Amino acid sequence: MSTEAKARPRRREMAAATSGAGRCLSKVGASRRPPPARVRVAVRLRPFMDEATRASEAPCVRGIDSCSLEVANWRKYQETLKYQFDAFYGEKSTQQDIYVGSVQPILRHLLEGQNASVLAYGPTGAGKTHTMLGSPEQPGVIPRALMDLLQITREESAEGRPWDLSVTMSYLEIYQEKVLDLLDPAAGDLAIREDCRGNILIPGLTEKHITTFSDFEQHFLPASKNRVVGATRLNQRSSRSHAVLLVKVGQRERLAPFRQREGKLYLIDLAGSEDNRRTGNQGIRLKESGAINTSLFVLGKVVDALNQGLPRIPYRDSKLTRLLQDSLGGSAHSIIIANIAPERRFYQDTVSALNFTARSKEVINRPFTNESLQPHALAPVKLSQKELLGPSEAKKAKGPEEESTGSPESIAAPASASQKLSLLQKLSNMDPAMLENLLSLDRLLGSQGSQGTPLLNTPKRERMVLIKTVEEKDLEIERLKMKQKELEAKVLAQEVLDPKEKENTPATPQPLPSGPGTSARPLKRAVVMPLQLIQKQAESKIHILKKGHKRKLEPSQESKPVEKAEDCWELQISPELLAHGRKKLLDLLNEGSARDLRSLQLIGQKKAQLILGWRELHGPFSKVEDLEQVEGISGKQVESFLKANLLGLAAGQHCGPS
Ligand SMILES: Nc1ncnc2c1ncn2[C@@H]1O[C@H](COP(=O)(O)OP(=O)(O)OP(=O)(O)O)[C@@H](O)[C@H]1O
Repeated sequence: MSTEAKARPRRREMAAATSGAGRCLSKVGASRRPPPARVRVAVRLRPFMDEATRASEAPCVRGIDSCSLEVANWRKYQETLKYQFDAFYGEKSTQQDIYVGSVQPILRHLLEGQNASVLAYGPTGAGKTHTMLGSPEQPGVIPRALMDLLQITREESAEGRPWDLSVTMSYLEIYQEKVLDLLDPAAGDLAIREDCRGNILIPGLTEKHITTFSDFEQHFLPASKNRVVGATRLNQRSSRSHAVLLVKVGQRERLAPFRQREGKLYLIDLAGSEDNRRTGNQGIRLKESGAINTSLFVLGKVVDALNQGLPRIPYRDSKLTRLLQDSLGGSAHSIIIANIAPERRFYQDTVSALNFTARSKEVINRPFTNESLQPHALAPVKLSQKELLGPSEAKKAKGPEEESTGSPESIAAPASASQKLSLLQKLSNMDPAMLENLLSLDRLLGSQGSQGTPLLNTPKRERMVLIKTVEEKDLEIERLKMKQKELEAKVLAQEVLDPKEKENTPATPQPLPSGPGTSARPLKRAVVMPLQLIQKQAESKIHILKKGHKRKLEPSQESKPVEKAEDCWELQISPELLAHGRKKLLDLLNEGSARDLRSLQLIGQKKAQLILGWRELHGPFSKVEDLEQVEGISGKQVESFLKANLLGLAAGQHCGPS
């Protein structure tokens, strides 16, 4: 069906509404002041922009009903934020739904001589231009409103009707607080004036008479090309200005008393609210962004003041609000369509856009979606009680059955409280990168036979307890190696003394006999062999070498500081293991989601977003060091990042991109 054909029923609907309004108007009389109108707010959630993102992540917003929606609360993942609006349009809503539901009803006020405005608000890339302009296949608010208005004016001013109607259009942009005529770009910055009746005018602004939709297109399409757009990290064709289409509907009464009326309609595609840490704006883009954000901030203050009925409305604080002074608040009818996006990278923008436009908001105590937003993606990792306690405390918390289960760790007795304290003090002086590396080694040992030991993201104190366990394990390994040598020497000596026994000894390790009278030999195999194996595997890849002692002066109760020896450590990792770690890290940086990136050491929400933004704009990183090119990440940070992550990844402690 053609757009023209689709528009026909709408015209009939609107014609009914407007002629009703016309009759109503004659009863009301010109002198009666209509009640002040509140600024209405509708929210439109656009769909995911690509199937891959839709498949890999859950939306961070979901609709509840036709007026409310909820957003995951990433600070408290067991809560959601519920927002209430005049209308909510979900991702499946069509251009027709938005137009008929929220825009068409206010157009009839133009024929009553009142002003109206429709503003598309929202973060950059969330669908404002799509909502206002759309495409030839999916025309937005502007073409639909123009078609209806032109049709109505033709019908209402037909011969024999009491009023003669005419329509004019002007098209301007507010760019860096300058008012520029898009129908006459050479005109320069235009002034905004107010006449004695409080009407806002722009002297010198081009006004074109239009009677048909093709008249409109003839002026509008070339003028749209004059609009300032530019590429940012988040939108290749980002609108850098507020585009304002002004449509005036004039009416002249054909018979006495020959009254005249004029209704103004502003259709505004606002520039996107921008978080410059994410857009990566610099230079001119940053300056543009400053102007955009300032005028949007003032718009927010104006809407708040209007909706709260405050005596002073700060219209004059920006060109945009000054222009809208007679069309926003008072007797004007306004609707803000807040456009939001479902992707997680838009989360902060979505919440700010909703907070900007929200009439009411409440916190609901229930998870957003069980299956979609995994807790660790939304909040710092929540650990089980056992993990939080750390190995020694966890052991205390274990039940009797668990406690009786023997494990290699259970051989190493926990240190006494005073020993523990001194170890902790010693460890707290260690280089953090060294701590990380030791942790990785701990994990490696854990994965190669001993009980897995927690964990990334544990508090520092807990990490220290873990590292203490690693140190204890190292000592235990040393002790057992010595013991093994001793036992082997004893066995050799025994074999020399009793060669017969050698013949009776099985060549391969046998299961432990369960009965009484077990000799020490099978026990030697059961304990020593696995430890040897662990040691061998770890040794082939990673060496932690004690380089010697560093002497350090420490304050003491006596007058003189006491000289203390401190162990110095050096880590040696095989080049293949390092290369493997680097490759894994690079894959994660290039393919990982925000959640994957956040699971890396030293990468939080902000850095993950910066990396994603950079990747989107520049494509994949060719080497890990390219991270330095990401705005907000310094060379030093890249160095620490490498130190903190390489070993863990090389040792296989991190899975690939999800
Ligand atoms: N409801 C929707 N359905 C399908 N595609 C959409 C929808 N909303 C937006 N898009 C698409 O998303 C992309 C970004 O939208 P758009 O340019 O309208 O964003 P914007 O908010 O105007 O951005 P900016 O402020 O940077 O100009 C476009 O490719 C657009 O076609």
